[in-house]
Amino acid sequence: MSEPFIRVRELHQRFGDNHVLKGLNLDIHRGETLVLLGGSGAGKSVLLKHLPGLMCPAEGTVTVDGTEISCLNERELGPIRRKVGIMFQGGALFDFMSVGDNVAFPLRESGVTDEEEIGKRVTAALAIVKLDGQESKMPADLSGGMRKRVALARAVVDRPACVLYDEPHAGLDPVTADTIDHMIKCLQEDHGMTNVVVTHEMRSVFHIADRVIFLKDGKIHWEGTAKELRDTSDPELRAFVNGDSGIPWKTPG
Ligand SMILES: Nc1ncnc2c1ncn2[C@@H]1O[C@H](COP(=O)(O)OP(=O)(O)OP(=O)(O)O)[C@@H](O)[C@H]1O
Repeated sequence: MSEPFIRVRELHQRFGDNHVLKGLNLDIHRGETLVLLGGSGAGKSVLLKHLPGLMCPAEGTVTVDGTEISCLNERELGPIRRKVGIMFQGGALFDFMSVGDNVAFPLRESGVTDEEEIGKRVTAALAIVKLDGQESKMPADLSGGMRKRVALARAVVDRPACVLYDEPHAGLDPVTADTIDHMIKCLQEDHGMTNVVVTHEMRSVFHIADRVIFLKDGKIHWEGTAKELRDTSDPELRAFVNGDSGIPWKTPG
């Protein structure tokens, strides 16, 4: 098998006494859609933030496309951030900027100055998320689903090899969430991107995941395909998949 695009080795992260990641190992392969599951506070977002170097490991290494990034400074991380785009939880758009300027932001940050080139790439990114011609709108004028799509356009405008999604379905109605899933799959199948998705939406997991990992106690507790997850006999995973807290329900009426 070819070298993984991202390799995580013996990753530890602590916040005071809170030892969140405890020697986690993970390979992310080129062109796959990997879904990260785990209970609240399991460390999914913390793991995601290590992948483009937004967080520095307490111990261990993260290697992206052959470059060990754990000890790089902000300037050295520039080329890595162009390879790994991130769609933040909640979208994190700049409310004072138009849609076009929000999507163009990573290009300008990475030093692209040719406005014609920026315009073309913003148009292409908005076309991928089916928001053609919306450049001049302001974020406040958009629905929650449209804001998420703008955030996705911003994550892919610099044509990264890999996109990280932190709860892309949070706060969306089921139909809009399904639209986001189609876009995630389109980026993989039509644009060859690697996707890493943190989500609690089990319906989405079964639609998009080539591989699923379940985080627990700071490590990978389980790994398999979406089908293996559906068929698992692991009681904790079954409860997670079925959204079953174990507290019995009274039958209504
Ligand atoms: N910058 C930080 N400073 C201190 N503690 C942090 C920081 N970031 C995360 N934590 C802690 O690390 C733990 C894991 O947080 P994380 O956000 O990764 O959880 P998660 O698995 O994404 O949870 P959820 O599904 O609820 O979003 C939590 O206990 C959180 O309080």
